[in-house]
Parts: sequence; structure tokens; C-alpha cells
Amino acid sequence: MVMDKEEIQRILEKALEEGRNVLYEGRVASYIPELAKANSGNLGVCLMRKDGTEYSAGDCNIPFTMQSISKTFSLILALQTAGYDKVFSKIGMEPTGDRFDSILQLELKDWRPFNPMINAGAIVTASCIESPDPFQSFLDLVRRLCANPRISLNESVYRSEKKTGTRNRSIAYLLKSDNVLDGEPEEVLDVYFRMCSVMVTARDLAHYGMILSNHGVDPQTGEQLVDSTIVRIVTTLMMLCGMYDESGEYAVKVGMPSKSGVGGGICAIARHGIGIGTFGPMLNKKGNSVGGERILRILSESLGLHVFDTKEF
Ligand SMILES: NC(=O)CC[C@H](N)C(=O)O
Repeated sequence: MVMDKEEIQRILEKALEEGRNVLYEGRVASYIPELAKANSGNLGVCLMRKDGTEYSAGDCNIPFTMQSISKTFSLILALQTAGYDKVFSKIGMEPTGDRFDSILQLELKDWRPFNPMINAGAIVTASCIESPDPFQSFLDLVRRLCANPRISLNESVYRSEKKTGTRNRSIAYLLKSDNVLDGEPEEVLDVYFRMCSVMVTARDLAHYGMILSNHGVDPQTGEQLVDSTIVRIVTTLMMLCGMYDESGEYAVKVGMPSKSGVGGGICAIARHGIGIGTFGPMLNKKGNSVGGERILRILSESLGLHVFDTKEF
């Protein structure tokens, strides 16, 4: 199925409209007080192809905090600086089937977090980054992979989470008591909270997804921004665990390696060098954007983007 530009744009707009129809099913995150101020009506999508063409509909230039989407960038950075052996001696690769902030498995099954896409795993990932200034290195990486040098920290969201993040504190101290976490829990948490509070737009995420879909190569310059072996690891973990305890159902229905955040963003990696970013802060019970998921499902079905699809784009 080869589509012309107008047809793709029409599909995006239809997907946005259908996404709007399900917003009432969700709620904005409020456990981080600052996030409760989000505009419940926001919804947007941007699709970017490696040939430079770009499609968008709705609120795709509104900045929001990336929250858990930061887990994919920090994993890339930890693998780049500390290497595979160190990272995966401290963190597993298995989905949990539990909430993103669950503490359960650490006590019951394994002292190592199950994977880097849940909070416990991302806190350990942050501790693995080898850099004199881990947050600055993270920010540099995000700016490069999103091709946007203006990306910055949202101070109020950062302070709000730092003040109220007792559950993440519990996780970090438990990990410390089991000797999984190197360094001071408060220092590692500070880096983690900052990373979650970096602001991006749906368009930034589309660019990032496009780079990952293109095996880490910037199609404009030919530069290998991320080693393809690292891209493969991160993409696989996004497919298995990127939508928390909804990852299985999402994989069946949408079938694109994706990562969501409670700020309302989703970054999806589609076949054929396509990246998609969505933004809609109304979340379902699992903490995933209801509007974003609906849009991605429609795009997957209409454009044949499921990883096991055979259609041409
Ligand atoms: N699911 C998320 O996006 C969680 C990120 C959030 N900063 C937290 O740690 O709770």
C-alpha cells in the first residue's frame, strides 16, 4: 500500500478526531501535584519519516514533561558510558506485569529490578551512568536525538516530584539496602527526577522515534548517533515493557515499540524509518495516554505499521 501525502494527512486527522472522542475515559496524573495542572483537552500527533517528510495534527508543539520516556534515553546513556555487562548485572530484561512504581518483585522474586522501563529499573539505570554530570550528559543526548537544542528542564515539575516522590524514595532506599544501588539514594533520585522533568513536544518524540527506527543513524547527516546494538536493546525493551502492565495488549493492538510517560507523551517506533510522537495528558488506569493510544492504534491499522505487518508504506 503506497499512500500519497494527502491521504496520510487525512488519516492523521481522523485518528486525532477519534482520539478526542475517548479523552473522557482518562484523567490527568495528579500524584505529582504539578502534573494536575495539565490541560485535559490537549491532544496531538506528529509522524516523521526518514526522508524528511513530516505530518502533524493537533497539539504537537506543546511542551510537556517526558516522565517515563526518559527511561529510554537514560538506558542509552548508561549503555554508552557503563556498558552492557554492568547495566545488566544490576537490572533484568523481563516484563513485570505490575504497576510502573511497584516495589513487590524486589522483595518477592529478585533484588534486581526486572527491567529498565519501570521506576526501580530506571533509578538503577541512572546510578549506572558514568559521567561527571549525568544530568547534563542526559540533556545533551536528548537534545541531539530530538534535534532540538532548546529542550530544557521544567523546574516546577522537578521540584514538585522531588518534594512528593516518597514512593520512588522507598524504592531507592530498598535498592540501596540490597546493595543494588551505587551512590547515595538522594543523589541518584535527584538525577532521576530531573530526567523525568525534561520537556519535549510530540514533534521532538517523533524525531527521536525516527532515529531509533533508522537504527540510530541521522538520515540527514549519515551520522551514527546511537550504536545499532544499543538501539536494538532499547527497542526490544520498549516492545516488551514500554507501556508498563499494558505492554502485552498494546503490542497485540498497536505493535510498535513504544514508551509512555505520565506527562501524557508516547514515543512510538514504526517500521520503514518512521517515528511517531503523541501527546495527550488524559491517562488510563495504567498511566498511559488514552488519546495517544487510540491515535497510535488507528495509525498502526491504517498505515500497516504493526511490527508483524507485511504491508508496504
Ligand atoms: N510512569 C511515569 O511516567 C513515571 C515517572 C514519574 N516521574 C515517576 O517516577 O513516578
